[in-house]
Amino acid sequence: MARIRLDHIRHAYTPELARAGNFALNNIDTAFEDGGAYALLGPSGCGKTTLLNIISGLLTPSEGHVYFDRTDVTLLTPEARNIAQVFQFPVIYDTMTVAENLAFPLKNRKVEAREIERRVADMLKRIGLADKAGRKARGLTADEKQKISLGRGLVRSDVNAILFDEPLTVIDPHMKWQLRSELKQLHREFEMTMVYVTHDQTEALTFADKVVVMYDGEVVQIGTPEELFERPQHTFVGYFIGSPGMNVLPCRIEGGEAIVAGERVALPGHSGERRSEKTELGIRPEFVGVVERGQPGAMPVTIEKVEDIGSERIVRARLGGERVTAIVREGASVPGDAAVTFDPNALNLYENSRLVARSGGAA
Ligand SMILES: Nc1ncnc2c1ncn2[C@@H]1O[C@H](COP(=O)(O)OP(=O)(O)OP(=O)(O)O)[C@@H](O)[C@H]1O
Repeated sequence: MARIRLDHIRHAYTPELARAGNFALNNIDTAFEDGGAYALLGPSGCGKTTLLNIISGLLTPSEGHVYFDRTDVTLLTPEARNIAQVFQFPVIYDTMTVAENLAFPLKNRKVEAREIERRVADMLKRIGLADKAGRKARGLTADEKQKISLGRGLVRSDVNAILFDEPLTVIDPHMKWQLRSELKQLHREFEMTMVYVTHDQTEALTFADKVVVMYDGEVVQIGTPEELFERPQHTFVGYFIGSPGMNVLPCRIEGGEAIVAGERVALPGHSGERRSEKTELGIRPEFVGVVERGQPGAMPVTIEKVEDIGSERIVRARLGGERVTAIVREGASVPGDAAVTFDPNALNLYENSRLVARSGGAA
């Protein structure tokens, strides 16, 4: 397995797009450590597939270099990069049996027959197709075919990395969970470098040790699921991770206080003024309290909606012109004349969407 380094990558799909400054990827400068399990997470169109294809060699970037360990692979073909890939839709040989499909990449690498047999038998069990080993792939369901694709990606142990592009899209929801656990298990056992593209937050957070959040052609944060939740470095991360996402409230800063919809919110540990084109205060709904009006520091709101979600309630309110969401315990009362409080230890301050200060510690 290898460490993958992306060195100042930019990519535009055509020279015209490049001239117009329209880059699908903009200055990606990051590394995937050897043996790490990474998820590339972000909304449709943010550049996840483009980045994956640049790692695999299906695309050559307009600018920058790709390294596998110390080797510059930017101009190498996918074959020469020695990686395994699993795509959204099954890529298998219909006329071969399930077992032959799994054995194929090993035979190509001239692995010894007994070793092939052992690995294929192991993989058949892991993907739950042991009872169909001798069946031709043609007659199988889409679900089963995709399991073969996964198996073919995972069966080799000599690859530099395994790349997955939304591989569970065609898998039924129950099986999704099982296969995800299996992937995680395989990663623990063999410590393969895995890069997994998804736009599904749950999938990313359960699969990966580190999540690479992409937005508009850039990597906006790389972190563990906890780091992304507790210290979103970009307003998009706050909004995208967590359900419901972080409240992001336009504000201005005066004398160590944020003025949000005309209300003053003290910013502990923060003094003075800040000036940027766009200043915003971020607070997760978990840290917004809903109280009676008149309490010290409470800001009057209009309640728009209260949703029960099992053990908690989501309160959607309006603070002046701004929408504020709070999560409160099930059974907690929501007063008619309500106000909200912000936990002073859970405030994040953003300038031009980037975190510049947080009350719980350093940005
Ligand atoms: N072949 C292409 N020619 C021109 N533009 C493209 C091409 N492929 C992708 N793009 C553009 O590049 C940007 C990034 O696309 P990409 O497919 O990498 O995003 P993504 O995050 O993988 O999205 P999705 O989750 O929908 O697959 C988008 O604006 C897309 O329209």
